[in-house]
Amino acid sequence: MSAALLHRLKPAVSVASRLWSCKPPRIEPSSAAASVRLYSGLMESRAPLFRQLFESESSTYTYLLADADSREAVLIDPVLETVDRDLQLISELGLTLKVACKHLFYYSYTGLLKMQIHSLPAGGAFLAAETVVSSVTAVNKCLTVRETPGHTDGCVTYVSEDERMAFTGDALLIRGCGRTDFQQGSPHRLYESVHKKIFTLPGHCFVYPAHDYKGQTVSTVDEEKKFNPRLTKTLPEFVNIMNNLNLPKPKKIGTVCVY
Ligand SMILES: N[C@@H](CCC(=O)N[C@@H](CSS)C(=O)NCC(=O)O)C(=O)O
Ligand SMILES: [Fe+2]
Repeated sequence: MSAALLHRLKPAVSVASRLWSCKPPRIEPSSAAASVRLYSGLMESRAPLFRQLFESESSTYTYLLADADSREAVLIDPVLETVDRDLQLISELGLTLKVACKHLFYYSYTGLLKMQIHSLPAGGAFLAAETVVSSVTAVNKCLTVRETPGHTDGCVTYVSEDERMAFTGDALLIRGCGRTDFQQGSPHRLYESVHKKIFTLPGHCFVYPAHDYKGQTVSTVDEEKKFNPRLTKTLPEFVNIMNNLNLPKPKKIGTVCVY
């Protein structure tokens, strides 16, 4: 190390060594009580519980969100194959499942959950998205719903109240998007949905999709606006890409749905 560099580092080193050598401050009994009060105040507004779970056959993510205090939970995009895993986790964490929101009918086991979980409100799993969301305001304070059709007619995106998280279902995938060649799919509608309903969220908002095929787990609105190879294109270019994907049918498309 050169003498000049040593000289430049000296003030920082000396501050650090003073910090390391100083004695811990003595806490007076009154300020200790105040710290306890402050700590319990912090505990009162604990961050919501959040889990991202993966099912490898259909490459589907299921999301579990719960209010840390009331322990009320919502499950987004559950799939049939992992019902036992999800129910076990919900039980282990001491949560009460209030609502399960589906992203597309053939992967959904919300009906099965409805039968198994008595705390799920009658019809809760099948309500219109708006109603589902209004009944989960206790969870994560509030999830709002944005209709994002295009992959299918009924696709929605759930957005956390603080707009830090968006669960984009099949509309926006990481560096991709839902295919538009089945179930009332439309590339024009999907392009509009993503640009008007998702890309208008804050750039730092995390994007959590329903599927991933490349090992990615999360992205942000800014990242997708910059790097999504389909949605950074013009509408005519996007339509052309989507009409020529020639994807094989999803592996689980024929799965019997348990409603
Ligand atoms: N071979 C894949 C097919 C995956 C597939 O079609 N996925 C759908 C979402 S599942 S509803 C999709 O929209 N994909 C878009 C894409 O660009 O891949 C499989 O079954 O694993
Ligand atoms: Fe899907």
